[in-house]
Formats: sequence, C-alpha cells, structure tokens
Amino acid sequence: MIQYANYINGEWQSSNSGKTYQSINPASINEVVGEVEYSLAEELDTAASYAKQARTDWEKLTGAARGQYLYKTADILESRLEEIAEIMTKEMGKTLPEAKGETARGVAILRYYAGEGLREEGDVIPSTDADALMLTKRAPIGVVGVITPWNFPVAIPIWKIAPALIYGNTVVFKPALEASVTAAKVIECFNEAGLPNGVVNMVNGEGEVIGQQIVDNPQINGITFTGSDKTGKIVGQGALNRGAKYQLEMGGKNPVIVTKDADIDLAVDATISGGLRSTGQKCTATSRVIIEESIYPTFTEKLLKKVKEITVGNGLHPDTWMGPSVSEKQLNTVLDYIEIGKNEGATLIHGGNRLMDNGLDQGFFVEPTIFENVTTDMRIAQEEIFGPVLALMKVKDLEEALTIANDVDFGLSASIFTTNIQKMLTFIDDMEAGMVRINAESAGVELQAPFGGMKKSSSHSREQGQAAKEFYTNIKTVFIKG
Ligand SMILES: NC(=O)C1=CN([C@@H]2O[C@H](COP(=O)(O)OP(=O)(O)OC[C@H]3O[C@@H](n4cnc5c(N)ncnc54)[C@H](OP(=O)(O)O)[C@@H]3O)[C@@H](O)[C@H]2O)C=CC1
Ligand SMILES: O=C(O)CCC(=O)C(=O)O
Repeated sequence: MIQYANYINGEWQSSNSGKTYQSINPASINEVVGEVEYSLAEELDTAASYAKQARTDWEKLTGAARGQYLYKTADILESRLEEIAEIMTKEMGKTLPEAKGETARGVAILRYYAGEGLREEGDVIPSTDADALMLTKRAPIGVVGVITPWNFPVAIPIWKIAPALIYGNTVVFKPALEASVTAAKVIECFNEAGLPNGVVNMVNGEGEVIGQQIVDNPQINGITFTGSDKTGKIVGQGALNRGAKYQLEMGGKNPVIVTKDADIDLAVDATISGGLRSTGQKCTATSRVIIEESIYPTFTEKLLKKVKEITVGNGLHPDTWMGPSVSEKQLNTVLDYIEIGKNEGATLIHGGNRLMDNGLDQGFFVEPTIFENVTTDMRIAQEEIFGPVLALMKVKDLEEALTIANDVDFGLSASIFTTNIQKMLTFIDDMEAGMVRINAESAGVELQAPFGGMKKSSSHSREQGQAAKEFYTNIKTVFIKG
C-alpha cells in the first residue's frame, strides 16, 4: 500500500493527528489503494507560513527560471505517466485510456505554462503627459490556496498550480480525499524537479477542516476552487469576508441540442461520449439531450442501440468502456436521482440500476441510464447528477430547444448538432454558457483556451490559457515621468 505524508516546506511530514485516510478502489472496495494524512487545521497554517516565507525568493526569480522548474516537472510526470495513470484508475475509477489521456494533458499544461515565463506581461498605454511613459505590469497575488475535486486528480491540480507558480505565487494545495494518492504523486513530481522549499505545499485532510482553513487563513491571498456549488459558495463567501481573491468552478447541467438537419450518427456518438465517459463525472458532462421531434425516433433508436453495447467494469480492464462511480456517496446520489426521475414521471427507457452481477457488487457500478419524457421543471432536468444519466427532451424547433437549454441555473458548456449555419450562429449568440460547441461533445476542454461558465457555474472568472493570468496576478499601472 502506498503511504503519503503531507508535503510541507520541501519535506514529507506526518500529521500530529495520528489519523490517516484510506483511499479505496471504487471498482474493488476491499482494495486499499493508499493512505494519506488526516491533518489538523494548524498543519495547514504551518504550510501557509512556509509558503509565505518562500514567496519573495520565488517571485524574484525570472519567469524563465520558474519555467525551467515546470519543464522539469513535466518531464518527470511524462516519464511516470503509466504509473500515475494506473493509480488514478485504481483510485477514482476512470478507465485507463482516459487516465493516460488526462496525465498527458497534465504534461502539456505544465509545458504551456513553462513557456509563459517568457511571454509578455503588460501593455504600454499612451499617457496624456508627453513626458511620461505609462505601462502595466503584473504582480503575483502571493500565496494561493488550491482546493480540488476528485474527478480530474491530475489535470485540475496542474491547471491551477502551474499558472500560480509561473506568475510568481507560492502554493498550498488540498486535494479531494477520494483522489489524494494520485494528487500526492503529482506533488512528488514537483518535489523531484527540485522546486525550492515552501514553493509548493500539500496538506491532506477533510474539506471541512483543511479546505475551510485555506478559506480562513489570512496568510493565503487567493483561493482557487473546483467542486460543488454548495462548497463553492462557502469558499467564495469566506474569501470575500476576509478580502482574499477567489475563483470558483462549479457545476453544470449541460445540454446538447440536436436539430432535424444534424448528422445524427455524429450527435449520438457525441452524446454518449459527452454524457457517459468518466461515468458522467465531469462538470462539462452532457446531461440533457434536446431533440427536434421529427428526428426524435431515429435519434433515440440509434442512441439506445449504442448505449446497450456499453461495457461497464473495472477501468483497468481493456474491454471496459465505463468504470464505477467514485464512491458509495456518489453512487447513492446517482441512484437517488434515478428514483427522483421515476417519481417525477419521467420514463426510464434504459438502465436505472446498480450493477451487482459478475463481481460488480464489489464496486460502485451503475448502469448507463436514459430517461425520456423529461420536462424542464423536473429535478433531473435542473440539478447536477454527476453520473451516467441522460435526460431526453423532445422539442418542436430550435427556439423551443434554446428556451429549455437556458432554463437552468447553470451555464457551463453546451453543444448543438446542426449543419445549418444560421442555427449555429443563433446558438452561439443565444446560448447562455461559457463554452458553446458546434458539432462537438459538451465535455473536453483545451488547455490553451479560457475555461469557465456563466450563471451559477463559476465565479464568472475563467481558468486556463491566457485567462489564468487574470486570477494569478494583479495588474500594476506604472507611470514614469521623465
Ligand atoms: N465542478 C466539478 O468539477 C465537480 C463537481 N462536483 C459536484 O459536487 C458534488 C459533491 O461532490 P464532493 O466531492 O462532495 O464536492 P465538494 O465540493 O464537497 O468537494 C470539492 C473539494 O472541496 C473540499 N471541501 C469540502 N468542504 C469544504 C469546505 N467547507 N471548505 C473548503 N473546501 C471544502 C473537498 O474536500 P474533501 O472532499 O476531501 O472533503 C474537495 O477537495 C458532486 O455530486 C458533483 O455534483 C464534484 C466534484 C467536481
Ligand atoms: O471536460 C473536461 O475535459 C474538463 C471537465 C472539468 O473541468 C471538470 O469536470 O471539472
């Protein structure tokens, strides 16, 4: 069994709590994948103090020098890709090809931000004074607290930590317990790359203790969070109360619209991939499928045929297409929503059950599930389920489709399948979502482009690409009089 202590000031340190958390394999619940500390709040404070001490020297390095550390970390992560991807699959259930893809994405993100150390960091702005030079430059925000979920245990920590570092911040990181062993492996790569002590710190433990302490600790100047809407609100309000900068990425209730002129096979494949890959556990996952009535029977028939072919099982097995839910809690949430859907009057046309045969009772497996006759007032059409559940909704035209697509509190990602250019343009303009995608699935983000949502899906900020600079730096306007 793998054991990880906390990583504070460049050293692996055990917690004084004397308690540990055992991370189990959701595909095989008697298998303990590893153990991490169940830390005390004051240990987070210690990590934050070291991060604060490390700040000045780190900030004074050139961007190029900071970039070299990220390039080194990328090389180490790449050399350990197979090992880390396998642990990810064992720890949180996504299939091995998906875990490898995510780890490779982590490598690419590190290299992207390493290069950022050599890119421009400000603008020259004309002054009304003929003898003056006016310009902007960027300053780091200081110590950044990073709170991450379990669904992308390599990519999300890296897309928060890498930009924090390249722009001159130091980091205190708290991963979700369910994916803490995989996250510790990422930190091991930073350690092997020889980052100066205190620049990156990791403290494991309960969200309500360690996450909350990141929110409350005055030495932490900025907090970046991905997770649920409920916890995001706690993080945002706590940060606001003490004047810390914050950035939140939360849920989605992402629609796919399929119009009568769409390439139906393409739309079916994208609905399955966007909705059911990673067992539906992506904030960008498709959960509502809004279909024009004239193609509804053909689309549904093709969708059902392909969903019936999905193989569910241990993500390490080469024949598995869909792994388990990450935890018993998540499995129960999904099963509860399936009951809610039935009670609300939606028609279950596929799946709906926990899988128990052929050894699957040893894990948190649920069937891919499809409801039809879903109306927009139903909870399964409004609330994030985070499971392999699709809600089909029949509409007469694009106008009705857009009304329904926008009739939720979330606005993260949305797709349309159409061959009609006017419909594409209408969708781009009228869809209330941070990511609008034409003839492509709702999930999947590119590291060099801004990522984030409208409405309740985010704090209206964006992550990744150049957008990261807005959170991880403060602008200084410089006025120089000759
Ligand atoms: N937007 C997204 O990508 C994600 C959305 N979700 C949604 O959230 C639901 C619940 O999942 P869950 O894992 O409980 O999500 P949470 O939002 O509770 O967890 C996200 C992170 O926040 C931490 N956390 C928990 N409480 C606090 C707190 N008071 N202060 C600061 N940090 C805290 C968690 O720690 P720990 O878990 O270790 O206690 C974890 O690291 C899912 O069903 C899904 O709908 C979940 C994951 C990702
Ligand atoms: O769709 C993706 O690749 C990223 C999704 C994501 O960021 C999330 O689920 O938190």
